[in-house]
Amino acid sequence: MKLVDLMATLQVYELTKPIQHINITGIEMDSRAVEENNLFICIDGFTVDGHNFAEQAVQKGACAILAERPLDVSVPVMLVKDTKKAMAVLANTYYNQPTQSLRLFGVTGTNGKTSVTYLLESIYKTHEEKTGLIGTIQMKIGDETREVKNTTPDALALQRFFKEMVDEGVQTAFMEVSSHALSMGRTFGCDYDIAIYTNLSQDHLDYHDTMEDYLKAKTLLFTGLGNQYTTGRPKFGIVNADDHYHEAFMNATAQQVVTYGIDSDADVTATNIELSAKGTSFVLRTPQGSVDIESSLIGKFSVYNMLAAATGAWMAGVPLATIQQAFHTTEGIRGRFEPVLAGQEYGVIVDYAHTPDSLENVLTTVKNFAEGNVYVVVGCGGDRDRTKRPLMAKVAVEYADVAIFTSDNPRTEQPAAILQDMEEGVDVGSYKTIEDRREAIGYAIQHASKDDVVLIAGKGHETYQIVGEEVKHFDDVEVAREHILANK
Ligand SMILES: CC(=O)N[C@H]1[C@@H](OP(=O)(O)OP(=O)(O)OC[C@H]2O[C@@H](n3ccc(=O)[nH]c3=O)[C@H](O)[C@@H]2O)O[C@H](CO)[C@@H](O)[C@@H]1O[C@H](C)C(=O)N[C@@H](C)C(=O)N[C@H](CCC(=O)O)C(=O)O
Ligand SMILES: Nc1ncnc2c1ncn2[C@@H]1O[C@H](COP(=O)(O)OP(=O)(O)OP(=O)(O)O)[C@@H](O)[C@H]1O
Ligand SMILES: N[C@H](CCC[C@H](N)C(=O)O)C(=O)O
Ligand SMILES: [Mg+2]
Repeated sequence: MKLVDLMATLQVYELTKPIQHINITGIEMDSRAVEENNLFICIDGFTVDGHNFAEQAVQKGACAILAERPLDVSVPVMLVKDTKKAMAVLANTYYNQPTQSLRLFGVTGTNGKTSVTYLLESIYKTHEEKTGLIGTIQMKIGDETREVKNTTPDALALQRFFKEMVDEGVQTAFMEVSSHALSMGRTFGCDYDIAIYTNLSQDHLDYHDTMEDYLKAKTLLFTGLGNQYTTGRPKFGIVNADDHYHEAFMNATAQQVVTYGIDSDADVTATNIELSAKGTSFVLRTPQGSVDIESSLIGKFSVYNMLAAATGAWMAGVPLATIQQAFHTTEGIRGRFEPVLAGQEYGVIVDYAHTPDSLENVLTTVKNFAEGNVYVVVGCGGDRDRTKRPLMAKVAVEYADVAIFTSDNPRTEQPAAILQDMEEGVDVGSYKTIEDRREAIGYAIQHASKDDVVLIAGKGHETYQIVGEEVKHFDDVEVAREHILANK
């Protein structure tokens, strides 16, 4: 592509050399991945400053540089105020605005994003459409999967993947939109058709200064719906009317917003809800009619997730009967209330609850169905919101009969210091601390007897533990299974 054509979409305030003759073969933000005739974008990151790698990028073949400050290199340097924002614009142009060729669902909220995107995927698969998915566990085109580093990738990776989706014939895509991505501008250029909001509760107060800032970042998804058609398809929002903050999302867009809820007077509701240890049933009521839903998903929070997905799909034109059929056959998602079954007489569940609210939801659900004692094994991530630690500890002690505090991903923090933060939320003697996660899981399993339930929370699908800079293999399901078998 001609660099001048690409740059026509961006306001540049200084250009050191002419660029008319330059054709680029790609855009890169990582000097290590630069190839011949790439445009290199310098990002001043949280860890290092990409401007310091401009020379290395030129050595590897970069033919032009986009930067925030002057650089002494042999190729043209174009200066902009904010390279992160510029990267989103350029990526979108370079990959030919891929999201305009897709029906794109964006899902935001503190909890339930992954769950809702998988439910939407199962609805659209039942509807026989080719689907794409981007989120915490993986990225997908149809059934082909790709590993991810972030819940919402950077703008380059994102638009590149959307372009692949379009090339592969994907019609509808589902994307988790994190508050980090919204506030860092990773998603500028995404042309959403449907924005879904699940809920907001405390998390990420290491990154966002206050809950208000966190809320503001989340509402950007709805602002991003714009106020006109760009795809020729109608755009709309879906919000959880039972959530305290839903009006902020309704007010953030000029588009129509449809509500779902259980306790409020919403457009789409669930009534006659029956929750059991085997699954959930309810009547899904819409202004266009009702259907009976039977699902193997567990807990009231799963009803909310099904309502969010159903409302979005129904508004987008999927028949209620298709939604009913999809929910009937949807299986659980990896690491989300996932049972570990190894022939034992007690229950073991692995779940990704890593916020006070999700831990409370999941423990309430377990408590409702457990005939014996409830054990919880839980820790908190390092280099993340410190203020949620005592709150998670409090929830664990309040709802479980036996609370065992352990390490999650300590990252660069001392595991003992994280545990101390947790312990500050509870009385001495109301919990047990076992720093080593394998031992902590072992302790709970050794002590569990018939009809008890052991909940292993916080890491869900993760198959690693991050200690310092090291990423070690660790899988809660695998470790739990080993202990169950060893204790038989
Ligand atoms: C705090 C944060 O968001 N960091 C993200 C950021 O990393 P960073 O700023 O540290 O990058 P950096 O290492 O300083 O590098 C700066 C620049 O120098 C370049 N570089 C670097 C080294 C080199 O040799 N050459 C070179 O060119 C890098 O490619 C980059 O362009 O940019 C990276 C690339 O896009 C992200 O992967 C990374 O996410 C890290 C892994 C992360 O943990 N992020 C979390 C906080 C996050 O974003 N979480 C949300 C989900 C939250 C939720 O679901 O609840 C998410 O969407 O994932
Ligand atoms: N609607 C919900 N409300 C509250 N808690 C939920 C809800 N859905 C799921 N949970 C709980 O939150 C955990 C994480 O769910 P999920 O992975 O769907 O959320 P997420 O928003 O994608 O999280 P992340 O921010 O890490 O990407 C689940 O394992 C469950 O314990
Ligand atoms: N997307 C969340 C995941 C947290 C998972 C938990 N296991 C942790 O490491 O804190 C985050 O990056 O904050
Ligand atoms: Mg997720």
